[in-house]
Amino acid sequence: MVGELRFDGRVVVVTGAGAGLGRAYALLFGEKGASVVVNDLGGGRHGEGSSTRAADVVVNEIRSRGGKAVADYNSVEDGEKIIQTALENFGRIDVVVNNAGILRDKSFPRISDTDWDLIQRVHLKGTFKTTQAAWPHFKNQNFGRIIVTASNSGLYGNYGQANYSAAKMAVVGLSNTLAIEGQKNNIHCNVIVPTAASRLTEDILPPEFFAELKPELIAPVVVWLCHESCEENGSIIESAAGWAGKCHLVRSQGSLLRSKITDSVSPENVQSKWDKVTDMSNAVRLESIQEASGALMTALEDLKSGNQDTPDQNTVVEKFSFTNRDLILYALGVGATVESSGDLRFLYENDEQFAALPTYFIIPGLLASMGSNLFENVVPGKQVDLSNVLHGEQFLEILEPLPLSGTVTTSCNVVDVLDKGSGAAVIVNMDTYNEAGEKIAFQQMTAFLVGAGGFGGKRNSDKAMATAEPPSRRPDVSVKQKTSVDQAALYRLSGDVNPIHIDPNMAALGGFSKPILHGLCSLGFATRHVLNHYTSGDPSKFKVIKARFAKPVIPGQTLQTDMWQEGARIHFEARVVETGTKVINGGYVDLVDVPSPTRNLVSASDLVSKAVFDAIQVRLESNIEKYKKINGVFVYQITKGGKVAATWTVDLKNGKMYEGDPKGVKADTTLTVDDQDMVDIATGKINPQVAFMKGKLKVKGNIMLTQKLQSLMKEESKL
Ligand SMILES: CCCCCCC[C@@H](O)CC(=O)SCCNC(=O)CCNC(=O)[C@H](O)C(C)(C)COP(=O)(O)OP(=O)(O)OC[C@H]1O[C@@H](n2cnc3c(N)ncnc32)[C@H](O)[C@@H]1OP(=O)(O)O
Repeated sequence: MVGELRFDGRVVVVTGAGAGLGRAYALLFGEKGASVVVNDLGGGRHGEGSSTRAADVVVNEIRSRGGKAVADYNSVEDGEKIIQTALENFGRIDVVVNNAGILRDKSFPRISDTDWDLIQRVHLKGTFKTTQAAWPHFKNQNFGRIIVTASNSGLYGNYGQANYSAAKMAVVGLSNTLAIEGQKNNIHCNVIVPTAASRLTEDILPPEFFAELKPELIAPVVVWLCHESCEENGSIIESAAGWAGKCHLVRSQGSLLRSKITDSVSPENVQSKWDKVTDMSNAVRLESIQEASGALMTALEDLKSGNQDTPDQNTVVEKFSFTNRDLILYALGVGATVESSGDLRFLYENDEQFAALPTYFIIPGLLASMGSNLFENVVPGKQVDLSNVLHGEQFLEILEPLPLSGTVTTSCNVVDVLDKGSGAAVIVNMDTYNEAGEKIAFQQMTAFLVGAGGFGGKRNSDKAMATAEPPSRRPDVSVKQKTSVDQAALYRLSGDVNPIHIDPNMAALGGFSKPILHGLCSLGFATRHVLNHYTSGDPSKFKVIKARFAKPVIPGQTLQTDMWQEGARIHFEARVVETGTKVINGGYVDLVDVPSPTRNLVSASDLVSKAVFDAIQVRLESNIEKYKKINGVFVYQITKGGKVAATWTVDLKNGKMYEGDPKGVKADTTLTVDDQDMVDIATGKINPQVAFMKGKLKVKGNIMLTQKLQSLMKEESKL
């Protein structure tokens, strides 16, 4: 329970405190121990007349509850007199709540000078005068809290209130600067935007709504903002009906209206950029005038140096909406199957761990770029159509948790065009944002425009995300999966309807004997193989993927993903089993929080276990059929000196190895390792995998396994 917020010893001025919000503020401050100056001119809602009654009634109310209060009947235009009342009666001033206000509502053409001036004087000048009179005292005592009252009528405008809206937005500007000037002296200034039932609103709001808008429900927000423990400063806080929220100005990403510093800007340039200027999908909140002008300076610097990341015609921004169903359809398109326990979460929306395959988030950018004229004119004089655009390379980095449905926005920029001789490689960077405007993914796609090379451009780019060669050893793991002859027909339903993947005539135009599989489809297969093997299918462990599409795949061919683990990086390549052709090269997936077995297994028995795991896995998992038949789970014990040193489970089906038995399963294999072997393994003299394979580590166990292992050993000894 938080301690009570008290104001003992503090002196608070509340202007316009004779009724409504002001009265509620004054009563609550009084209840919390503050000495309150209850200011009220006693005028009517339109500022006419004056009486002492309103302020007196509230003062009596505070005193009758045991609080301290005095009345003040001055106009806020004489704010110094109000502050004087505080000083004379209580000897100090700590808090000023500028609440007093009147209305002179008229449609704009009917506002007279008097209506205009009166409203500005009471709201704007009154706030200025009262606050300024308190300021030196705040400064001297190094403490002050100011509340300025604005209105949604100012923030958004309201028919018939032009004079009032203007004054209410003016006090927001006043507060913004007071917050900056006061900060170093612990003087905080915040704006309250109340919607309350009061004299000002009683015939404006519908009666049932009016009844819920009790000033008492807003007073706690104001009182909190004025407490010494409240750090808020320079904020606009809206409150009503027992609710409060913070408002802020935001600015769109905007757009440069010219390409070079030497260009002028025409109204037509502005018109052509208007969608971008006013696109609020990636709007940002700026904290200060320095930030606002800083962004402009950067734009100017980019113009000067010709460093525009986003040459005009090479930028596209697109929204993309999707549902659970789209995620499932995609997963099916990249070979997910209910037969694999790791895949169920990608296929069933009621699965507790239902999730998106991370590579799904490549699609919004792909579709945005394919549906645009992004590639037009990137290579001067070269005609680009879908039959000669091949997917060359792909990089994706996940930055935030991925949504399961909704709308994302992706901006695509051509960042380089390379002359690769046989074709042009167009490098496109893409940022994808969620509905809250957070960047959830960055990706880089390289499109290979066949036949568009030879234009005399550069060959390499420092903007290209590099592929990575796998280690020179044999793959740690290989997984094979046959694609269906209808794989492309299924995958295209996720959005990439490029006809070269289904229409034999279009494929022929591109020089292919048959329609080819989407590059992203093969990449999806490889991604699943990596996730299933190294994270039990947990996509939250996925951080980055990069790969090059080296050769086309024909639907129906069998894909084999070869994998090598190096710490948290999983290198991979893919080949077509039937032809032996490498179709993806230089691939890697970076995982988060995945321990490297080589880094973390330190004891000799761990090393033996790792050796067994690798040996079984490399040999058996490359053939899914085989390990399914033997159920995929091995439990074995390592004995030394006749005693069980460790029990390990190798669960190939789920790609896991762990110490101990799975419940109710007995060890079916025993490895006998003598003490000297243990020492040699621990000190690195013996490579346990080699020792195991060569039969130096003795295996006793069930026949099926030992037969398999024996044949493996035989195979290994031939190498
Ligand atoms: C933003 C939108 C994204 C694109 C939209 C995609 C829409 C989809 O519907 C389309 C698809 O999915 S197409 C299917 C997937 N892709 C493929 O099948 C392409 C397979 N790759 C190939 O056939 C050849 O590598 C090939 C043909 C690409 C190149 O082979 P060659 O012409 O024989 O070139 P080569 O002699 O090997 O090398 C010449 C230079 O090019 C570089 N290079 C090679 N392959 C590349 C590739 N895949 N990506 C990028 N660069 C590549 C080489 O490195 C070499 O350059 P350098 O000498 O400077 O190293």
